[in-house]
Amino acid sequence: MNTLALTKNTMTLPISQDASAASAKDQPLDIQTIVEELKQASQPVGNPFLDDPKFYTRDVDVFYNQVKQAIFGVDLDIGKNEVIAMIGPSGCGKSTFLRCLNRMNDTIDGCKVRGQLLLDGEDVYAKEQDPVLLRARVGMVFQKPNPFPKSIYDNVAYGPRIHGLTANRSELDDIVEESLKKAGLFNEVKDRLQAPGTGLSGGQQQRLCIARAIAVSPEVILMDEPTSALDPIATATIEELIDELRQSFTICIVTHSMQQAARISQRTAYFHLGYLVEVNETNKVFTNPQHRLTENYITGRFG
Ligand SMILES: Nc1ncnc2c1ncn2[C@@H]1O[C@H](COP(=O)(O)OP(=O)(O)OP(=O)(O)O)[C@@H](O)[C@H]1O
Repeated sequence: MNTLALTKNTMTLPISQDASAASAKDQPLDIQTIVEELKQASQPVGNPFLDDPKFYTRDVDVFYNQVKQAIFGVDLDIGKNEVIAMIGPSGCGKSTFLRCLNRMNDTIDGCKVRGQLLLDGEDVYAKEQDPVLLRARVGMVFQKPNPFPKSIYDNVAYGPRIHGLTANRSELDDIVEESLKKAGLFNEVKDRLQAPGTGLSGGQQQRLCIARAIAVSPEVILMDEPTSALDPIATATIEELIDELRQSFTICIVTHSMQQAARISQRTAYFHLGYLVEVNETNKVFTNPQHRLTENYITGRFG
């Protein structure tokens, strides 16, 4: 039997619970019991709903190839100008859920999304919704920096060009400069804008990808483990940048680093086996998690 030992370590987390709750938490649980419990919970623990959210998602299910259900009935609001971190054990569906938000799952054969997803009240999956325009509003930065095999300038200019956002070269120059500045890269590359983007360091390439996403003036930026391929210094630079970008954008970030989630996000959503288990203000999730699965994950007992 695949047993997850769910024991409580009060040495590492200041959690206030009565003795009976604590002893219930000490019971080891098998996966089937956990799944039954998650199925029965009608909504996540904590605070998944917001007034006037940027994204409103209800009862979201995702299937791969009609057989594998990766996301089960997720209800989650994402606020304006917030950084929300999505955490959870490998395979729990964080990336799958993230990709629902800008229909990147449409690009995966056999992937089907069900449920209600609204961006500023507008149905993301409506027939008349153009996924290319949607992805300009909801940009994405991936785990591995993926600059185009083009110059630094052309990487950033690409989106504004295909969306016809500028009337002339001077306007395009301004967007490229402004986007590189917002991504904290301009000073490092201003004398070599025609050099290949792929010639930059990993951290610089990731900031170039962020500049490319910013150049089309998105409203939301989705980040799927954006620093996992970077060293600690490049990671710190990106984390500072995320904090600045929050002034202008909503940011949803999938991360395996709980320290990172704690440093940069205002709210944290904990996923487990495809269910959204808990969502709350980040400091609450990390100091006083309400669900034992969250607690066990953040104290390192599984994941
Ligand atoms: N293209 C695909 N086809 C079939 N199954 C998939 C596909 N992509 C993901 N899955 C499955 O869906 C589930 C959720 O995967 P997902 O990548 O969203 O999880 P995750 O929490 O982001 O994982 P990780 O932290 O390891 O990146 C997993 O069981 C995974 O094997």
